[in-house]
Amino acid sequence: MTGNVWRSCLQKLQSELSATEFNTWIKPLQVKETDSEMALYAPNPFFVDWIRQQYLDRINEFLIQRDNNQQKHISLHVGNVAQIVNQNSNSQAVNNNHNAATPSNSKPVAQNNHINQSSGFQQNNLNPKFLFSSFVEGKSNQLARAAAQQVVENPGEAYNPLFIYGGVGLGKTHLMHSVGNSILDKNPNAHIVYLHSERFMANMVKALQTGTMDKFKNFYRSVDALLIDDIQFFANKGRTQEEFFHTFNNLIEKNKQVIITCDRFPKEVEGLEERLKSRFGWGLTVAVEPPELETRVAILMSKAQSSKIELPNEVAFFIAKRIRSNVRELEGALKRVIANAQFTGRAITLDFVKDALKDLIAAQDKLISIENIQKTVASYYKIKVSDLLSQRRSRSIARPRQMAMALAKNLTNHSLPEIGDAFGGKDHTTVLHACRKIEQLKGESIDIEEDFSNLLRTLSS
Ligand SMILES: Nc1ncnc2c1ncn2[C@@H]1O[C@H](COP(=O)(O)OP(=O)(O)OP(=O)(O)O)[C@@H](O)[C@H]1O
Repeated sequence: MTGNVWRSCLQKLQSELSATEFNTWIKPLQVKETDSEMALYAPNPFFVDWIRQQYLDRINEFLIQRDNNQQKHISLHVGNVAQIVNQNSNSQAVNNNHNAATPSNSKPVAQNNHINQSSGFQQNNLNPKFLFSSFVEGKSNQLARAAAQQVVENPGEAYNPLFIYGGVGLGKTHLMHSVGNSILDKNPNAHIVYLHSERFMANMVKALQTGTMDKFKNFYRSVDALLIDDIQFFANKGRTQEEFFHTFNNLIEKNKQVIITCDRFPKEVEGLEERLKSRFGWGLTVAVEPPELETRVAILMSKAQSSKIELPNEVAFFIAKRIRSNVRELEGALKRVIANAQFTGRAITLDFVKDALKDLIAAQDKLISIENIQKTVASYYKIKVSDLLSQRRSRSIARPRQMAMALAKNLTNHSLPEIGDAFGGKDHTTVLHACRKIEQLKGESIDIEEDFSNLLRTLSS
């Protein structure tokens, strides 16, 4: 019977929790189940505490109901099942009086040596502008930001590794640097290394060529925090993955913080070894999504303010409504407006901005047309575009059609009747129903939420 009870418990939790909550906290749990006991393994002490506080009662209740009061004993542990089998001492039973908020070791403040000059592997420094204070929070990045802040509180212990994924230009690098900068603020002696994954590879190749692999290994294994960007570039680079695997293990074993960014969920990166994918899941994996309108406006306002530019509300809304793909594009649009205004000496009015951004807006509109959405959705669900436009009502067609309609409403400026027309002459109430249905399903089903995010990412990139 091993595993059955947990499986039905999972179903119950999935039906009760939001997809994000379920994916973040429940899915990563590993379980060892016997007739009398259910041992849950979480990646770190914070996770254990969180599960204990937020979900343990619910899981207990479920077991009581399910087993007619023949309750299994639940225990919570840090680690993963395979590891625990070998290293029993690592585990922490739930009754242990463990204080999760262990402060990080404070080291004497000395010279800031986060660039190791003597190693020969001098890295890109942290960008001092990428700070938590300049990062605008919204629904789309809330979880990632909260996790990043937790890492600052307890580097190497809170979430290790912290894996941040999402489409281009959505703030992953900004968040990663914010962590590095904040750790350095608290402990200027910390040895933090930020680098792009391609740089890691280039450094390794150079070390191989010059016979300095020992130096290379020592350098990366001696850091307090390794921040490595865009790990998708490791795909199909076997030797680099091998080297990174050992560096990663070495750092995690020593409770040194690792932060990784990637343009997609680790399991979706083709050409990345399974052992790396599985290790990435030991810590916390969080997504950054494209920001919603309000956040885009707030980002524009914040960037304008830091450039000491007054941006009228209607202008900020106009830009945010038209540039939806990512924050980098949004920033680019604002920079263009500011440069044009300074160059021509004109005030930043709505008409001025419409003119200054006309090419950019035309390019965006062309990029995300209803037709493009239909093609992308049809290919994602492996159906034909003509199915989407048809009157067929079977679930395998109707659901993708609703998804495509909802995306068209989200990503284009077309009205409901225009969208209805583009789907083979459907009524605008059908489009409205589709948008509401997808919104509702996103909260109820992980699959729909993932489909929506994947499609959004594909269409926005
Ligand atoms: N929430 C935010 N608040 C303020 N600025 C943001 C936010 N998100 C992104 N930015 C800004 O947008 C730009 C792009 O962000 P960043 O480089 O972190 O994206 P990324 O997700 O790492 O993209 P890529 O995958 O291309 O590396 C940066 O200038 C960053 O400061």
